[in-house]
Amino acid sequence: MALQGKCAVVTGAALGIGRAITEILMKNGAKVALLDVNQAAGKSLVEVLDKQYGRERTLFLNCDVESEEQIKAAFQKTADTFGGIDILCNNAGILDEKCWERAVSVNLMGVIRGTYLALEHMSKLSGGRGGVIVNTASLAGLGPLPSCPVYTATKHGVVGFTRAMAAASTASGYGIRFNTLCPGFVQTDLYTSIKTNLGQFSDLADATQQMVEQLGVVNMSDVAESVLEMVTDETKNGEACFVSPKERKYVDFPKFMG
Ligand SMILES: NC(=O)C1=CN([C@@H]2O[C@H](COP(=O)(O)OP(=O)(O)OC[C@H]3O[C@@H](n4cnc5c(N)ncnc54)[C@H](O)[C@@H]3O)[C@@H](O)[C@H]2O)C=CC1
Ligand SMILES: CCCCCC(=O)/C=C/C=C\C/C=C\C/C=C\CCCC(=O)O
Repeated sequence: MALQGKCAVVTGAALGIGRAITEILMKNGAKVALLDVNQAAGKSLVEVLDKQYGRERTLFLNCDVESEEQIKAAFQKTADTFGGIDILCNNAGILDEKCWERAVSVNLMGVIRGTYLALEHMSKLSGGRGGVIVNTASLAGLGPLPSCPVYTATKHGVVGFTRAMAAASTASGYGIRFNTLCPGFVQTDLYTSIKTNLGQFSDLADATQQMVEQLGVVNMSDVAESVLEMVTDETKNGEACFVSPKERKYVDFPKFMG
């Protein structure tokens, strides 16, 4: 899929991984609606992008992925402004083992809310053009992070949900590909605030730091390139892309049928 003129939505776009996804999509020709709860950071990123690419290719929308109403309004505004939606990156996420219900609501339910509402604009069954949805999980979607059981559960949920949606899309003809991004540790605000968000698992902070030392820290550019590949490569559907400091590879899941 060539990105020139394509219309994308990125959640949690103002900072960190979402910002890097936004930048690489724009660099390759897409128009991007940036959805985030951090208005100051979102607007200041849009100013930077507008100087580089022109005002007509970006849109900042204050949107909390915990709110179905806000996501619905943001998708409608994007479609009205850009003329449809071809790409969705459900990326917004938090680490909070204390208020863990909120982590489930943002990380897992936010992805589900975003995906279901996007189908109304993207699915060929509802008059959309089809396209691609990339959901941000984590290496914690593929294996356990002992200091963060709920974070781990949400990310395993994102991987499973995305794979099931890919299969549903193929079976029913949505015309949408679904893939998951699974990076290891990346230097962002979420990463630097790990220690303060572990709740009852705070005693495992040192063990988590040892994991960081063992696994290393992933380059943001490798994370962004992985998303670009999953968006543009039409053969990628139902994939989970694992990104580590040493390699980038698609997960070989066990097969239970045929
Ligand atoms: N930093 C890391 O080591 C890794 C992060 N991830 C995942 O990547 C995604 C992005 O994380 P980072 O960039 O690291 O975090 P970050 O904290 O740097 O950025 C997250 C962005 O999402 C926004 N956001 C938070 N809650 C929101 C909500 N309810 N609605 C809309 N926007 C919201 C924030 O305002 C912020 O702009 C998350 O899903 C995270 O779980 C995955 C693997 C590794
Ligand atoms: C502490 C919270 C960090 C949150 C950011 C994030 O998602 C980072 C995760 C990075 C890696 C750790 C996750 C899970 C570990 C799973 C498997 C380890 C693989 C070890 C092995 O099999 O060799």
